[in-house]
Formats: sequence, structure tokens, C-alpha cells
Amino acid sequence: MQKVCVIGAGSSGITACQVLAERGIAYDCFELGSDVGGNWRYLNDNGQSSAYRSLHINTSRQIMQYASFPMSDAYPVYPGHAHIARYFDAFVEHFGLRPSIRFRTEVTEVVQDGDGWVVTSRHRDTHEEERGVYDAVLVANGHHWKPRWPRPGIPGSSDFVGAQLHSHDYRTPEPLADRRVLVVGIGNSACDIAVETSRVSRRTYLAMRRGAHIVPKHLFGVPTDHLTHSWLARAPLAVQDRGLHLLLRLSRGRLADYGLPTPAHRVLAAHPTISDDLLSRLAHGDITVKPAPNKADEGHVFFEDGSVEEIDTIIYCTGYDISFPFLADGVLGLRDNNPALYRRVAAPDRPGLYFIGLVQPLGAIMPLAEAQSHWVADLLQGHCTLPDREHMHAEIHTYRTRTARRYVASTRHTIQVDAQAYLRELRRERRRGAVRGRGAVRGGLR
Ligand SMILES: NC(=O)C1=CN([C@@H]2O[C@H](COP(=O)(O)OP(=O)(O)OC[C@H]3O[C@@H](n4cnc5c(N)ncnc54)[C@H](OP(=O)(O)O)[C@@H]3O)[C@@H](O)[C@H]2O)C=CC1
Repeated sequence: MQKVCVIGAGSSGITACQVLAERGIAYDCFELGSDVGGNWRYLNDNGQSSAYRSLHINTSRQIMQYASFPMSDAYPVYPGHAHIARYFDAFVEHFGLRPSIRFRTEVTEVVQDGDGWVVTSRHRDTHEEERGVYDAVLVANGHHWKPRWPRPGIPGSSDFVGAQLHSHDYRTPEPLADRRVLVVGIGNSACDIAVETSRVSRRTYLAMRRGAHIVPKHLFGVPTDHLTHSWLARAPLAVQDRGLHLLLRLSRGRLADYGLPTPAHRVLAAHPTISDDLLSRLAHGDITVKPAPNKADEGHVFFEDGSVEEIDTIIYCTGYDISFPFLADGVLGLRDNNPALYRRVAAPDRPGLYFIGLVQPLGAIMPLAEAQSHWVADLLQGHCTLPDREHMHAEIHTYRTRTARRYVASTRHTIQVDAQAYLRELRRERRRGAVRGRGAVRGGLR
């Protein structure tokens, strides 16, 4: 009987466990922390959660819930991390998954060995090492835990005497009371954090190297991400884009009226920056918009428009690097946050190595990770097969070309998918894989 290893018990790992359990596939799941929930467990003792105290998800509960376990109607539309961690706890209890998860255990090495994989793990308390041999490994270690600092850094920032931290390490605004804070970036971390520091700081500056279309959490009373389930999401991209642009313009006006730069790209050419509060804080004059910083000295930061400000704390909200510390460098050939994975899941040259939740959707990751897990379970059970290597590499090439054509060039846009389109793609792949599988059986290939 085959056995599978799942790495991580965050939102992607636990749905992988649930699907494997439902299919009767034996597995061990390893989790560095003492609890499930990964990023959504505030102060997670795995040291990898980037959650801050005020964090609320920016996709609605109807969009983020697993198909197998709807979120209670008693939950708010946009739940906070505490609600979400409770939902994951309830999921694990409901499906009886907890005994299969080895908590406080770090996977230190994953090595291919013939047809299988040798996984080395170490218990955090006893430091005891264990090796297990598995037929397949499902990597679900997340991609928002390793801070990406600006490379190269702001010239002169090594002389800066104030504090410099990454959003990964930001928790609460109180330490920033009465300080002059510079927040770098215009993604979701930057907006949430700038909004929050602006309430206690002496001054909050928000510096960005390009503009972003700020998307409110509701449009005309409806959660904005419900649009991903509407007719609009099935229209050609240009129509979706124009429709969304119009809705945003009607609901919040022009970004320039709030002092923000007008983005040079289309709405759907960037991962959405979702905030109800940013525009209000800007309109109140409590956040000052700046272009990218280009120099720093002991106590100042200089900006591309020639302005200079006295700053006490710089918070880099500059995103995350994708990283698999347990895989040797050449195993996946990961470069510039750009993994080469067939349908964002299967490593073409490493049979048995799969990645769950390694996507950044317009929508939410959780139901996508669930659907990916079902596909992998199909593969493991022989209900479907992968195409040949050439076909897989060609698909990866097509995905990369399309993604590069659609999105602003940035290492934050290497694993983007549209949730509903991607779910359809996975369903199609499972159907085609099943047909391929039957052909392989008839041809005596299995
Ligand atoms: N409430 C929620 O649910 C939240 C969700 N998130 C999610 O977490 C993920 C990570 O978000 P986030 O932490 O905001 O990171 P992102 O990668 O999404 O954004 C990084 C930002 O920093 C900018 N940046 C990167 N490098 C530099 C540099 N060298 N100089 C200047 N600017 C730079 C990027 O600009 P450019 O575009 O030019 O690369 C971008 O504006 C996303 O999926 C996000 O949706 C985050 C916070 C809250």
C-alpha cells in the first residue's frame, strides 16, 4: 500500500490531508508548529505566520471556504484570523485529521530515491531525527513566510539609525506611536499596515514604485469577490477589465483625487490591492503618498520626486520569496519565484513530487488547494495519469508566456491564477488524465 507525505498543516496541507483520508490513501503530515492554520494562526509558534493582530481576510467567507466544509453563516463576511483559525480547527476535528499530523516536527530534507522519496524530519523538542520512505510528497509549506527584502536595498539604508522591519514581523501599531513611519509597497500588507500605523504615528508615509487599483471589499453592497462567480468572470479578459474599471470608478472615483498615482496598468494586470480604509485615511490626510525611496542616511529617506523626510521606522511590505528549505537547489529549478510546475502542481521531472496551494489567485487559495488535492489523489490512485514530460513543459511555457503577457512584470506575479478559470482547468485536466489513464491501461503501459 502506498504512503504519502504532506509537508505543512496550514490551509493547503489540511485540505490535502482531508482528501487523502477520504480516499483511503495513507499519509503522514508534518507541521513545524503546535497547531494547524499556518499563516492564519496569529503568533503561530512555527515562527512563520505573517499575521498581524488586526488581520482580516480580504476574500469573503463564501469564496474562501472549502467545498467539503462550508463556513458557518454566523461568521462575518470577511472573518479575522481568530475566526479563520477556529474554522481550520473545526475542519480538522470534523474529519478526525489531528492524529495523522505530527506537530512540532520540521521536515529538514526531501530526497528522491528511485521511485520514492526519503523524508527526514526532526522533532523540535527532542531533536530526534526520523527518516521515512514515501511514494509521493505533497508540499504545502506556504509561500508567504520568507520575507523578500528590496534587492538591492535602498542605497544608504545601512547607515539608517532607526528601525527597519519587514511586514512579516509587524504585529501591532502601538510600538509606532508618535513615530515617523515609512511603509514601502502598495500590496495588501502595505495598505493594512499604513492604515493602522496612521492612527497612532506622528506621520505615516506610503511609498510605492507604481500605482495600484485600490479595490473596496464591497461594491454596491455586495462582497467584491463575488464578481469572480458572476457572468463577468466568464467574459473575455478585456471585457472583465473594462467592467471592473467602470465599477471601481463609479464606486470610489479617481485614485488621483486621493493623492495616489494613476496606475499605468489595467485592473486585472496586477494582484488586487483590497482596502476599504486606505482611501478614507488618505482623504483624512493621515497618510502621505510618496514615490519610491532612492536614498537614505542616518535619519532621512529621500524619494524619487526629490523630496526628503525625517523617518524613524521603515516597514518593508515588499512581499515574500517562495522557498522550500528541505529541497536541494536543483530539485525544482526555482528561479525568481517562478516554479516550473505542470498546472501549478506537478514537477514534470520529479515523479511523485506535488505542490498544493502554490498559487496566488484572484479569489481564495483554500478551495483551489482542495481541488488540487483531489487531482493528486486521482493520480496517486491511478484514476488518471499525467501527460508526457514534453507536454508538461509545453504547458508550463504557455502558462508563463500568458502570465507575463497579462501581468505587470514583478516577482509577485509568477503564480497568479483566476480562481474559477483555474478550477475549470483542473476539472478538465482530471477528465483528460482519466482518458489518458484508460489508454495507458489498454496499451499495457501501466
Ligand atoms: N487581508 C489579507 O487577506 C491580506 C492578504 N495578503 C496577501 O499576502 C500576499 C502578500 O502580500 P504583500 O505582503 O502585500 O506582498 P505583495 O508581493 O503582494 O506586494 C509587495 C509590494 O511591494 C512592492 N515592492 C516589492 N519590491 C519592492 C522594492 N524593491 N521597492 C519598492 N517596492 C517594492 C511591490 O511592487 P511591484 O508590484 O512593483 O512589485 C508591491 O507593491 C498577497 O497574496 C496578499 O493578497 C497580505 C496582507 C493582507
